[in-house]
Amino acid sequence: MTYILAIDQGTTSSRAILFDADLKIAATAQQEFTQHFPDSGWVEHDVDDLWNSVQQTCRTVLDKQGITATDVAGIGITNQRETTVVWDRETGTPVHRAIVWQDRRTAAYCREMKSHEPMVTARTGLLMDPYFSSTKLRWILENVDGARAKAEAGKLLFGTVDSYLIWKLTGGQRHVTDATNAARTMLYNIHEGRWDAEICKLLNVPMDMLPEVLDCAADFGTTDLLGGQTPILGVAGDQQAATVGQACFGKGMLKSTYGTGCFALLNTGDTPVTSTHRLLGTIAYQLDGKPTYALEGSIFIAGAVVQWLRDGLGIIGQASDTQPLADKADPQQRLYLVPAFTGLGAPHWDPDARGAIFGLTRGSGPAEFARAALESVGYQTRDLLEAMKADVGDLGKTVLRVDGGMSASDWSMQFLSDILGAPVDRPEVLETTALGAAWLAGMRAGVYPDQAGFAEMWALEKRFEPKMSEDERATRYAGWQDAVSRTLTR
Ligand SMILES: Nc1ncnc2c1ncn2[C@@H]1O[C@H](COP(=O)(O)OP(=O)(O)O)[C@@H](O)[C@H]1O
Ligand SMILES: O=P(O)(O)OC[C@H](O)CO
Repeated sequence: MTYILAIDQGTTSSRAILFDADLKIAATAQQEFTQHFPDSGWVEHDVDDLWNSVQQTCRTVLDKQGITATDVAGIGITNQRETTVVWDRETGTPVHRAIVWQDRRTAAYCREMKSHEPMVTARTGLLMDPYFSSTKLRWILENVDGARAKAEAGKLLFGTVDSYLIWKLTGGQRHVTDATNAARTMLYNIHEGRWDAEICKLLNVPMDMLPEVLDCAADFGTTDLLGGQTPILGVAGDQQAATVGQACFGKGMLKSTYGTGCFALLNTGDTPVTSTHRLLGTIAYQLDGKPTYALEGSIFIAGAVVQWLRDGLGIIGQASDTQPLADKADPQQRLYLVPAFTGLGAPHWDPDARGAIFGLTRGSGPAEFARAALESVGYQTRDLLEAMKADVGDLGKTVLRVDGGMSASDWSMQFLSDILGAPVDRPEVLETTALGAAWLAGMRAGVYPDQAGFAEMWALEKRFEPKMSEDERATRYAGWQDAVSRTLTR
């Protein structure tokens, strides 16, 4: 039997998932690792934790299935995006912990550089925000003793997590990344498909630190991690891998992934769209040298609001308790919970906003809080889709494809459909991120079907249709917009 191994290096855990020749999951292994919060708004990962958890989960999943390297035709890698690693070219030692995408330490620098935003957006599709890799990389060069001098002498390498993992997996043979990860650095010109010399100069980033950029299905080198020589054949950032896994290959197709945060990507075909409504222009995937672009809306808190109900308020024991609780909520109460715990992402981009709850009465209790929490995810998605419509025009009959842990919640997906006034499709396979990475590698290995064949394999598990009246939808959404406007700081 032939297998493809998908490595999903996420924000809170690393997972290894074995897909069989029919693209079905055969075995999985997962390992969480420590989150470091050294200062307010700072988030770091120990780079060794990332590497060790990837090695261990890969070995475990092969053991579980009772197979060896000879059974694995290829490896696909998908990863938390933007998270920044800088390491020594000779020794491979990271010069600092990985600075995670959520980290806000460069907010002041981004404010200082705001006047350059139009140029940066026009070239990278991104905004001058601490979310992206470039200002994190600059921070390391400025703040780690000796780093700047070493970088200028060509002794340091930069990479997003995929790039670092490949460097380790290939024993330091390859310093590469794929176009989707490069597109999240704020150093990559997505129109011209190359690192942007002017932006690198502006941020004082030596260009020979940067990895070579390849297609998502390409030869990324071979690894002896599994005990033989296994080729690495597919790479994509996790939200782009989910877009691929959802087979959103046609212009106008749309997916939204509900994990810790929520990331909606609209396929815009072979033309990059520069958003005028604070969305991001990005690369959805790149095959045969040809990029396919996307508009992206990034929300930082989605499933995390459910974790807050559990860990912060203690009103639920587990995530699935939200559904029966929300069902009990008093329908007369209109609570709005704006989960701006770490500021607001798209389309507001207000790092200083903080969470708030509106509409409390003496009768408000855990049920109303649970309902407001689940609803907040639907409202935020509607904000993204409104911005997308403003950028590209009516989305027509586009159906939103959903995935990620929180999409398991029927209650949330029904409300999402209600507040969008549009159908929402949940596929049979919710592991779409790993599926996307596996397909990229397996297609390259000749084990899996081509794009059209893969798209035909997409299978619907459940369609949610809107049941809410137009009037109620309009009133509720107006209430949400009012609540958000009261949390914004600018
Ligand atoms: N039944 C459920 N109802 C509501 N939220 C859920 C449910 N199951 C999982 N979640 C939420 O989904 C998130 C986990 O999804 P996952 O895709 O594993 O996220 P990540 O990859 O970001 O860690 C958690 O934040 C959890 O609160
Ligand atoms: O690791 P996740 O699933 O929370 O995804 C993180 C995103 O890639 C951040 O842009």
